[in-house]
Parts: sequence; structure tokens; C-alpha cells
Amino acid sequence: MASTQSVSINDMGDPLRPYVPTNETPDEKRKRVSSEKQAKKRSEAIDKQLKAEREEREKQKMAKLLLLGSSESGKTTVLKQLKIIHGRGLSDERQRYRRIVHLNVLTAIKALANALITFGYPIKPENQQHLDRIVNLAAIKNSLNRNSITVQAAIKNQQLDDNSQDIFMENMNSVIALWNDPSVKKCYNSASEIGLQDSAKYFLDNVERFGKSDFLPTDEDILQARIRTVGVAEHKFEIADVIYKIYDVGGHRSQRHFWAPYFDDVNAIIFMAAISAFDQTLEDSDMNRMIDSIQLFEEICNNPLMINTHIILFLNKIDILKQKLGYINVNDYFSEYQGDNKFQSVTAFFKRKFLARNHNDEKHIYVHFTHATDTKQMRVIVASVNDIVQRMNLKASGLI
Ligand SMILES: Nc1nc2c(ncn2[C@@H]2O[C@H](COP(=O)(O)OP(=O)(O)OP(=O)(O)O)[C@@H](O)[C@H]2O)c(=O)[nH]1
Ligand SMILES: [Mg+2]
Repeated sequence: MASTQSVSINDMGDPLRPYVPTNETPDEKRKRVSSEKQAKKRSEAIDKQLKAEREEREKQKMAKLLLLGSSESGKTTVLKQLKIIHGRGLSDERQRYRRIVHLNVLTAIKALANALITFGYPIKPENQQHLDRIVNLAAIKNSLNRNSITVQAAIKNQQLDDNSQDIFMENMNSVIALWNDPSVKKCYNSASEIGLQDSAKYFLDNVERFGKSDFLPTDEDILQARIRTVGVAEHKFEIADVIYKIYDVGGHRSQRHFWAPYFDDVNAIIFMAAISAFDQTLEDSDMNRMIDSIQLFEEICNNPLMINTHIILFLNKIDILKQKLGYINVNDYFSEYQGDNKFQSVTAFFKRKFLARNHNDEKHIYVHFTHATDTKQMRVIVASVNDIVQRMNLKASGLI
């Protein structure tokens, strides 16, 4: 009876407590204790192995990825696409982006107005008052300067926010009138020369919609909007079972010293370059943007910390390159280029120029020609980046 009771206590109490028979001999006890010890050891070894396997699996499922590249190459745009495709979308940002949209419009028209004066083009007499108005937008002069981080400050400062919205509403008609003036359109043809942002036309074509009292930016408006990144921002995404930690950095030269602390333990880098920028100079120097990008790529690619890091090169803004090739000769900017001015040959040329800067023959660089504002294309590209990261994690773990 006693033994039955003992069994039943064992069974009903802690199911993992070893069963102790009540009537065993000393010899049986010694054997039992010894075999229990061995079983415990085996179990501990299995636990240890399982833990190691779990950690390895977790490691495989985590990926640290950096988005690097020059200013305006499209890094933050890719991040916005990730939010649309694999995150919570852009709804949380709509309110905030309303001001950025307004500032983008004012920045673009102000740059065109200044250019008109510099070039000395005549303006329709009835538009003179509008030109004076825009040129004298002194109140937000600093935030109108897209090269200045005061745009960023303006977005955070409620008073300036309201200010920029009021200023937008007050000047909307002048913006529309100027944008329709033939001389202003002529200035637009010199967009690269006057440092106009790539999405200037998009914003100026949609002014009336942005001026409606209930205006909230669409995904497209947010993708087209430009606000310079300051510092480094971390974002998390889950893509097909892999948790990605993605770092978006500011690409302006004043921002690049912030990058280095993030170089440790990186699985992959997406290096972005605007392939359309071959005829443009940097915001604040005479340096050609493409040359700056190529030099930056060389530095990153051959950085000793990046030996085991996979590099995925996004040659971005192919839509703008296609347009430009219709009226701008690559040879005028890169005299060594002797090919035709067609998309295929030009993209192959720039791809070669980038890849030639990789000094490590063992290192494979994946190249994508991208259009970062196009969600449909980015869906395909992001899936392919995820494939690359998954494959290299399997390789690192010896599974393939
Ligand atoms: N047409 C077109 N515009 C693009 C493309 N990629 C980005 N843009 C636009 O280019 C501008 C700059 O893009 P961002 O993503 O802010 O550039 P960034 O690399 O984050 O710039 P920094 O933060 O200064 O380093 C934005 O107005 C985008 O809408 C593209 O493939 N095609
Ligand atoms: Mg950015």
C-alpha cells in the first residue's frame, strides 16, 4: 500500500521528480543513483546543445543592415517603402509630413525665383508681384534653405510649423502663377545647375491639392517629400521570419562621422547612389555627386571592418536617369565615356566604375538598378535583398 501511495504522490505531485521505490536493496539504490546521475548529465548536455542551437537560430534570424550613401541618394525613401511593404504603413507620419510637403513646395519655388533673377530672364508683368513676394519670403528664409537643418528644426517647432502652413496658404496663388510662367519653366530646365530637388515638379504640379484645408499627404506625397536625415535612426522590421535592424544614416558629408560606431557586426550594407546625379554637384561644393558617391563606395567597400559584410549596391533614380539621357550627354561630364547615350550602355558604364573600386576579389557585390519611389519595384527588390541575407546566414551557419 505504502509503495502505491508513494507512486501516486510522485505521479500527482511534481511529474519530473524521480520515482523512488520504497523497498530497494542498497545495491539497487547504488545502481539507481548512478544511473540517475548519468541521465541528469545526458539531460544537461542536451539542454546545453538545445540552447546553443536556439541561440544560433536566433542569430540566423536577426540581421543588422545599414543603409549608407550620399545625401539624396534615396536611403530614407527605401525605409519608407519598408514601412509600407513590411511595417505599419505611413499613417503615423501623415500629419507631420503635411508641413514637410508645404516646405518642399516653398523651397522649390524659391529656388526657381532666385534662379530667374540670377539668369535675368524676363517675367510676365502681371507675375512681377508674385516674384517679389516669393523672393522676399524672409520669415522662413532659413527653413526654406533645403541645405539647412533648420528645416528639421522647423518640423519639430510647433510655432514654426503653424507659421510654415500659414505662409504656404498665403503664398499659394503666387506659387501657382509663377510655376505657370514660361520663364520659370525655362529655369526648371536648369534644375541640376540650380540644385533643385528631384521632386520639385511633383510638388509644384500639386499645389492646389496641398492647399485644401483637409489636406493630408498620401503615401506618394510622403515618398516624394524630402527631408534631410540628421544623425542615425534605428528601425526594426520582420521580413519572412527574419528580424531586421536597419539603420538609416544622414548622407551629407557633415553627417558621415556618425556612421563608424555602427560598423561592428553588420550583416549587410545597402549602399545607395543616385545614378541620375552624374551632371550634378554636391549641395555645398563643386564636387560632382557621382564622383563623391564612387569615392564613398570605395571607402566603405574596403573598410577592414567590412571584410565579412555583404554589400548590396542600389544604383537608384533610374527613372530620372532615363529622362536626363534624352537631353544631357554623359560624355560632357565623364569624358572617358565614349559609348552611346542610351540607358543600357550608360548604366553598365557606371556599374563598372563602382565595381572597379572594390579591391577584394573574394567579395561579391550584388547590384540592383532601383526606382526607390516606386513601391511595386521596391517590393521585388526587397524580396531579393531578403533572399541574399537569408542565404548568407545559412552559409555562415554551415547549412549550405
Ligand atoms: N524620382 C525619384 N525620386 C527619388 C528616388 N529615390 C528617392 N527619390 C527622391 O529623392 C529625394 C531624396 O531622397 P531621400 O530618401 O530623402 O535621400 P537620403 O539618401 O535619405 O538623403 P539624406 O537623408 O540627406 O542622406 C526625395 O525627394 C525622394 O522622393 C527615385 O528612385 N526616383
Ligand atoms: Mg535620409
